[in-house]
Order: sequence, then C-alpha cells, then structure tokens
Amino acid sequence: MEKSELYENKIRWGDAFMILFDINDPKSFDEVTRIRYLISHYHTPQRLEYLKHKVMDKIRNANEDREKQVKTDQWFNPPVILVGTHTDRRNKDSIPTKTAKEKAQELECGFTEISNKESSHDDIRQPFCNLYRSYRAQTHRPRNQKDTKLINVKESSDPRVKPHASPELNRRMTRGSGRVDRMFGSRLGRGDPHRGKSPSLGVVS
Ligand SMILES: Nc1nc2c(ncn2[C@@H]2O[C@H](COP(=O)(O)OP(=O)(O)OP(=O)(O)O)[C@@H](O)[C@H]2O)c(=O)[nH]1
Repeated sequence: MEKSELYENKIRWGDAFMILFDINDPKSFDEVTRIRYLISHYHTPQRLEYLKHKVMDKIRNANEDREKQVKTDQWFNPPVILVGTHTDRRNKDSIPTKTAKEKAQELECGFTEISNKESSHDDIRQPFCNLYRSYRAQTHRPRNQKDTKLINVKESSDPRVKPHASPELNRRMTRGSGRVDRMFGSRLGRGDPHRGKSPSLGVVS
C-alpha cells in the first residue's frame, strides 16, 4: 500500500484530530492546510451519511419541522486542533503565534502551542482533554441542550453548508501538494456508545 493511502486510511478512522507542526519548519506549517482538507474530505461526509441513516430511522413518522430539528441536532464535524511544537526553540524566523492562530481560525480548528521537551505535563495534556471534550459534546449532546456547539468550531463549518471546508481552503488545496511525513493514532477514553467502540484520536505530524 502506498504511504499516502495508509495515511488517508488513518484519517478515515479518526473521530478527533490533532495536527502537529514544528513552528520552526515552514514546510510542516504549509502541510497543515492539506491535512485539514483531507480530514474534512474523508471524514465528514461519511459520518454524515451514517448519522443520516440513523436519524431517518428515528423520524420516519415525524413531520418536516421535527425532521429538521433532529438533523440539526445530530450533525457531526470531527473536532480538530492545530498544535505548534518546538516552542522552546522559538527564534526570529519561527512561525509567529498570530499567524498560526489565524490559520487555525481559517481552517476552523482549535489552536495551541507547546514544547514537547519543556512544557508542563498539564500543558501537554490540555489539548488532548479539549479534543476529547469536543468529541463528547457532539456525540453525547443532551436533548435539552440542543444548541451546544463545539469549542473553536464555527457555525459556518456545518458540513451541510460547506462539505469540504471554506472556498479559500479549496483554492489553496489546488496549489502544490506538499509533504506528508507520517501519521499515527491512539485510542482515547472509555466506551463510545455512539459507534459501539472507543473514540479514535488521529495525531498528524
Ligand atoms: N526541542 C524540542 N524537540 C522536540 C519537540 N517535539 C519533538 N521534538 C523532537 O523532534 C524530533 C522529531 O520529533 P517527532 O515527534 O518524530 O516529529 P516528526 O514530525 O514525526 O519528525 P520527523 O519524523 O523528523 O518528520 C524528535 O527528536 C523529538 O524528540 C519540541 O517541542 N521541542
């Protein structure tokens, strides 16, 4: 199997994603846009299809308004967080925090910066916790809190409106392919009643 195929397969099984880039490596920063696009492209439409069938079973006899309400409550957009690493080696040529933050906003994902070498255990743990919380907020949303939204994911990221993220993102994706080094995944959390398995975390660096 081609390396890129392996990579994309891993994106397919993820339920939540952490995209890592080295703040001192512009190439890894450039790669972020492509990875975000792949997540949106491979993941969201499939999940929506899955949810659509589930929801259709529930609302078979309901009227149109009720159908809309249930669908709105059920759409799933995988939480993604952008993580800049190597902050202990920041220098004048590093990707500025502001630039990276703007990129995260543009790509509709969360953002943080860490040093795997020097950050505290809590600082390293935080993005994992946020991601897991975001995942839970979507898949275990209580019926009486229908307006609960993902932290850092804008209303406009509703995949029914923009199946493959923003036009700007699509435009950028047509320019150059960039480099993908590798991706690895791990399991997070306890059982996931939503799919009958544990949620999967995709970590992309
Ligand atoms: N100083 C410092 N070193 C780091 C940090 N994060 C990772 N490293 C080191 O950077 C090297 C590459 O880390 P990896 O986690 O393998 O990152 P990667 O993007 O997969 O790297 P490549 O396989 O080289 O593409 C390793 O030697 C790590 O120990 C960091 O925040 N600060």
